[in-house]
Amino acid sequence: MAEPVLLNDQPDERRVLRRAAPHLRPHRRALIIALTVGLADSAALVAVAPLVGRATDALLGDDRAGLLWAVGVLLALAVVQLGLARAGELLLAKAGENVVRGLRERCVENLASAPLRFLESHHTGELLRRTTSEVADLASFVRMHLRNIISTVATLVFTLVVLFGYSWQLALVQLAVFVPPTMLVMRWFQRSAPGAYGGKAAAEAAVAATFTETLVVREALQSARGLPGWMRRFGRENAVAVGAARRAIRVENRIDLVSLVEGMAMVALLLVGGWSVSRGAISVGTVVVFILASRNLFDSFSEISQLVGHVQKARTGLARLLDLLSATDRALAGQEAAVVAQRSPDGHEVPLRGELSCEGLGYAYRDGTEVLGGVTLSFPVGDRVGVVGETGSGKTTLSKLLCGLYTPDRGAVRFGGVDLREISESELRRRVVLVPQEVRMVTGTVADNLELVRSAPTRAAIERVVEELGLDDWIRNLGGLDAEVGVRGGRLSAGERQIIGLLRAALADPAVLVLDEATADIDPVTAERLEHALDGMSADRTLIVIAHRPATIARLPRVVVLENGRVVKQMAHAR
Ligand SMILES: Nc1ncnc2c1ncn2[C@@H]1O[C@H](COP(=O)(O)OP(=O)(O)OP(=O)(O)O)[C@@H](O)[C@H]1O
Repeated sequence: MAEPVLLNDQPDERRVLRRAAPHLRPHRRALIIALTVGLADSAALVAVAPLVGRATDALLGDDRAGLLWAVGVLLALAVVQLGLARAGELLLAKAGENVVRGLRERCVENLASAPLRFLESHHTGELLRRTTSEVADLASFVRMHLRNIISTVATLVFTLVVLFGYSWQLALVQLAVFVPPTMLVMRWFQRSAPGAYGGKAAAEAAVAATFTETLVVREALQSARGLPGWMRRFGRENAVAVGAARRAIRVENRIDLVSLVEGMAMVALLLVGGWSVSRGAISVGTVVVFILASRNLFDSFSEISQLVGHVQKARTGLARLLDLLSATDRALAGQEAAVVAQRSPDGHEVPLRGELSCEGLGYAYRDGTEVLGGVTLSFPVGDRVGVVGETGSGKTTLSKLLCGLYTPDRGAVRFGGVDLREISESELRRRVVLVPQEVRMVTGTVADNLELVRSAPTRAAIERVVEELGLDDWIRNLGGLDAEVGVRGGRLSAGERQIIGLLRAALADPAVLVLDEATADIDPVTAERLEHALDGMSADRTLIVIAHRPATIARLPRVVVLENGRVVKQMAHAR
């Protein structure tokens, strides 16, 4: 069987920024402007120490003009720096938010068009966490920490330039005492950080997935009294998540050791600086510059050590997000690879109406266990067929293959002679549509739910189809097309949701309509009326109906019987 594309629990975090580059490219200009303003802001901040040093020396040397000049420039610098800081913050936040917004939209777009098998192979909670929490973490990183990183790194570089410019000997002493132990602490942190943060994100995703499933199966849990067992499972996952969070905190605490190193470096500076002044090698002003600039240096390092944690968290989130995007891209590419054939100059034309057929169709969800074993069927234009069989005989799997929602492991499904794999998703949905038993709805109005069909119908088209299906009264009783349907259609009954599903199918007006228990929850009289109306709307439409209800099957001229994934009988009903 073809393995579905799967998400990686702890995706590779190497070169994550390079992999994110395509998402940053559209915002290049805004990012460059924001970064330039941020750099100017840091330069203004670093310039304070030399100016204070200059003022100190002017004061000690009784140089009034020099003192006034230094104080005047300091004041002007303070105003300019304030303006640059505000502007940098706003520009970077705006550019960053746009990047995050772009990523968010790509996620939704990719998930909306991802192949069914990809979605079925993952917990909704896991997908949800990657597209919501992970993006939210990234957004807060951009808003709160990205600017700090840029200004901190720039301040560090500018400070080093100033220190070496004043006294390279003193600068070297200070760096020798401060940098190696700080780097050791950072490396100690870095060694365990990816595992700690990756493990935390994966554990939280597992909790989110179980939480979503709790809501899905809550009624079964209540009625079957399975809650204690379920809570034990949830408790185990929760314990893993708490353990992972504690480990992340322990790893994060390692970087606090940097403040001890700072104290040592300051002591060394005062000893060597005082000794140099007493020998007349440097001025008191230079020591003042060092003391002030060292604060910048330590603050930058301490800021970096704090930020390393946030950077690591953002790296993990970004890696998981990019993993989702690349997995959905790969899943989509796998689905669309064959579509290229359709676009080639001698490519096939896909007719709007045509025969649907399958030949030697085989499919397995798991290796070695075929649930369909060589199904060959054909459905000429206008055919009306019922598909019956015991529970688990493969009817739903067949319907998903016939609609191109699954790709066959062997054999092929063709529409108008063209392999479904060679037809683009949007073209295919104009021709073959599946109406499942459980109709998925969005929160909003009846009209919002009907407008989801690919052709995005106008209000007039919706009203026409409602009338053709004889559903005017039904819609009126519901409160009209603008009536709210509740959260994911929760205010409608299962049968009412199925009527919405049938309305969508009628609006899509495909050549082939596959109804998989699509009227099972509607009362028999209404179901028959709707099926009849749907049937009558388009005489050349092929209708394939999977149903357990005998009355639904009885009015179809032909019946296919499936047993253990094979066609065992095809018969015509006497008319
Ligand atoms: N997502 C899945 N992963 C693994 N196995 C699956 C999956 N969906 C269905 N199956 C298995 O495939 C077989 C056929 O299932 P299918 O849903 O096609 O049967 P069906 O005839 O439609 O059943 P029903 O009448 O209950 O709807 C069953 O044995 C089922 O357990």
